[in-house]
Amino acid sequence: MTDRNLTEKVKVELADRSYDILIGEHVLLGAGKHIKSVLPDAKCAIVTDENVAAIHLEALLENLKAEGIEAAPIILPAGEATKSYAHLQTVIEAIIEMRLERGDAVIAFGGGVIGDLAGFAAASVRRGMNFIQIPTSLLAQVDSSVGGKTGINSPQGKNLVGAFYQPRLVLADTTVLDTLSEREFRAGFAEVIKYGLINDAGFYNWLEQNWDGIKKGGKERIHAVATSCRAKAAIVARDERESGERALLNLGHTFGHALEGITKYQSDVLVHGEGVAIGMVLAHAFSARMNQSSPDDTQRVKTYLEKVGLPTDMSGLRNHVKSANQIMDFIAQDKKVSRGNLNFILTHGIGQAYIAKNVPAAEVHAFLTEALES
Ligand SMILES: NC(=O)c1ccc[n+]([C@@H]2O[C@H](COP(=O)([O-])OP(=O)(O)OC[C@H]3O[C@@H](n4cnc5c(N)ncnc54)[C@H](O)[C@@H]3O)[C@@H](O)[C@H]2O)c1
Ligand SMILES: O=C(O)C(=O)C[C@@H](O)[C@H](O)[C@H](O)COP(=O)(O)O
Ligand SMILES: [Zn+2]
Repeated sequence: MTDRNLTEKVKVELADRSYDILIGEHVLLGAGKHIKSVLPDAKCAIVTDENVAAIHLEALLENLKAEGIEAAPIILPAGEATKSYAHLQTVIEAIIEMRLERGDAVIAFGGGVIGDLAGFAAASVRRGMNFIQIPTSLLAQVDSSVGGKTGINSPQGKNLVGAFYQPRLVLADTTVLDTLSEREFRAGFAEVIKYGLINDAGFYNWLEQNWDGIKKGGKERIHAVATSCRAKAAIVARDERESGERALLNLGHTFGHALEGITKYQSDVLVHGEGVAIGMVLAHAFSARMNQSSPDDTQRVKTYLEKVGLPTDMSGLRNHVKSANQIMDFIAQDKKVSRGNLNFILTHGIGQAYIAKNVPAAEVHAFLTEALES
């Protein structure tokens, strides 16, 4: 079997809402067939952004047409600012105008911005239409297309408005990532590294050895995407709505989301994966400060993220991030906050993340003050 024919299937086990993630080269060429096997009669709205539409939309439309699937696109501006009330309204009204019924489908064809927005629209129109994810960024293939978190940002914080709403199918064509910019590929890779750091030191070691192969494509890339999806699917199957363990997937996000909020979701300043990269280093450093892990592990993570070309501290955000208080204001809106208490994902070392409850705000403030001064 050549690499080209290698397709991995990961199942997200959620009883009657279970679904498959198909991962491999040229999976998109079978999109129509795969969609028909799940939804034989559905018409589709394809939500996408201008970048993805310019490169990949025609091929998808032709593929669906060849299978007799009626489909029309809704094309949005690219970038994090699109995950907004205004664009949610645009998408919802376009779907309604198309007269799509509940049994029809919304396809998210793009990165995580499109996936989160289209998923929330699908959850909302007629109280829930069918939803299919065709992720085109590395980040979306390894993370956002899996697990059913959908939503938009608010000025007060990331993803503060949304719903848990699972897709019926996820199609991840790893060759589509060849057209992704280097910056966005790196940003998505931060979420891949996250899985190693959470609970799989062996995967983290493998990632340290295989960054070049994953960038290049082929079987290393497929392995990285499939391992990430398997890791996420396992956690989601046990804790779909984040009443416990799922919070581990938030490693690096409490700090990262705050930085995204402070920089006002401007993708030219900071994208999600970059915020997560900085956040993961901060989470390791804060764990070491709280005597939970070794500073050597923080250094190891920092060194690897730097090698990949990701930001690892807040020095590039000095025009935006002025004080620890500013960060604390966003942290107070984090969805893990409970009865006003801060809950963080901290670590005992590589692959040993844990949920830390009631972390003293004064400690976090002091840590951030030092981090901003260094
Ligand atoms: N729901 C979840 O579980 C979850 C998980 C992780 C992240 N997210 C969310 O995902 C978002 C980030 O996703 P993202 O990093 O994919 O950002 P994105 O959707 O903005 O995509 C990144 C950029 O790459 C472009 N692009 C995408 N695919 C391309 C391709 N194949 N070729 C060329 N260009 C392409 C897009 O147009 C965009 O400019 C954030 O809003 C984050 O909060 C959600
Ligand atoms: O799926 C999850 O659960 C995650 O936390 C994955 C994260 O990578 C993702 O960025 C998610 O959108 C963050 O969720 P939030 O609940 O903190 O907004
Ligand atoms: Zn994330």
